[in-house]
Amino acid sequence: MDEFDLIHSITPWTIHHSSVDVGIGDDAALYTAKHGVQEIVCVDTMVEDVHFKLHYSSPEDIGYKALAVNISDIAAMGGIPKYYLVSIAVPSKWTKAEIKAMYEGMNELGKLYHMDLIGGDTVSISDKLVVTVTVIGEVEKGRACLRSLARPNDIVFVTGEIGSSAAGLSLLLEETNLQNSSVETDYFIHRHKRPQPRVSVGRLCSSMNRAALNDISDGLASELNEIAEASCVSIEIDESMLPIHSDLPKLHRNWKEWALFGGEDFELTGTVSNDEWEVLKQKCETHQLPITKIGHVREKTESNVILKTDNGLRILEKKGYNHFK
Ligand SMILES: Nc1ncnc2c1ncn2[C@@H]1O[C@H](COP(=O)(O)OP(=O)(O)O)[C@@H](O)[C@H]1O
Ligand SMILES: Cc1ncc(C[n+]2csc(CCOP(=O)(O)OP(=O)(O)O)c2C)c(N)n1
Ligand SMILES: [Mg+2]
Ligand SMILES: [Mg+2]
Ligand SMILES: [Mg+2]
Repeated sequence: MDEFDLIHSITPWTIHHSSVDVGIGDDAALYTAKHGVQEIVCVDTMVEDVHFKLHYSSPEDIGYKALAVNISDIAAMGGIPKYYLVSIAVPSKWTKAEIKAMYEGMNELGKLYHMDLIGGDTVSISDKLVVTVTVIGEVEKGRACLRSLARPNDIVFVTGEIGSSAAGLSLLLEETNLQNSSVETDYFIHRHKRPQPRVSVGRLCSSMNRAALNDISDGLASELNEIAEASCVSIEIDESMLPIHSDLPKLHRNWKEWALFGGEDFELTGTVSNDEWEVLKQKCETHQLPITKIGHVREKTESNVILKTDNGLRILEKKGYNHFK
């Protein structure tokens, strides 16, 4: 395979934004930024055997998810994703067709959001595939949904359902043996491989007077701890209010651990004022975007996040996925 030939073959033919002045082909990309707008930039890396395994993820799946997790971080700021750059470190066993298929997976998702691929980097690596995606987006000035914007008495919410991605991963890694054959396992596996970033909910949140947001990559408990820390508040959530798929409890008796600490749901969790909660909920309903109230923000106490259960209160530590633990 020839590096330059590969780059030529993944160069998009069309652009969605006329603001792209120079895309792939020069030393750097150039785009014209607007007044009254804040640029948002984020980068996340996916590594073979850390974030996915080749025996169950197709090149398209890997590409799709590498872009999705970054769009999710833009969504968690309340922004609109616009451009992306892709850096790949590829083992020699990969064919050009497989690499192109990975870009197809990215393109499948990128085109839904009218995103332009504007650059990247290609290197060889001895063993495992590494994919790093940078996404650039924008948000109206002053409207970003920062983690530091939660205030006492706010409502705490989460979009979609949680725990399904961890269930899917457990099925893929064959850690969960299915006892109940009525469960549609493909659904959970799909949730793990093809998370849907919640850009629309992020945009609705950015139109509120004040909203804090975080996307669920490391797990609900971890993300709520980050909001509580950044906002100097405490958060109390109710176990019985957590939105889960009705089949989740059939998969494993420890399904609550998946919901709280599993991660990779790429749903949004956040807070809005009590007054604005009904407005946000209504807007989400109108657009058929699932959102659920799960608790309240409190004045800061010694515990950042508390879970109300049938057996009393439990402190939710910042435990979840951690690369070095
Ligand atoms: N190696 C690094 N160098 C500089 N900044 C980093 C590095 N790793 C993470 N960060 C920054 O730390 C913050 C938290 O990172 P991370 O937990 O990966 O966020 P997220 O879960 O939203 O992807 C982000 O602002 C990110 O940009
Ligand atoms: C083979 C495999 N093992 C374990 C996991 C679980 N896992 C890997 S990374 C991760 C957390 C999210 O990834 P990270 O790189 O921390 O994303 P960020 O928080 O930066 O968005 C989880 C739950 C997985 N997806 N695949
Ligand atoms: Mg990250
Ligand atoms: Mg994030
Ligand atoms: Mg992330």
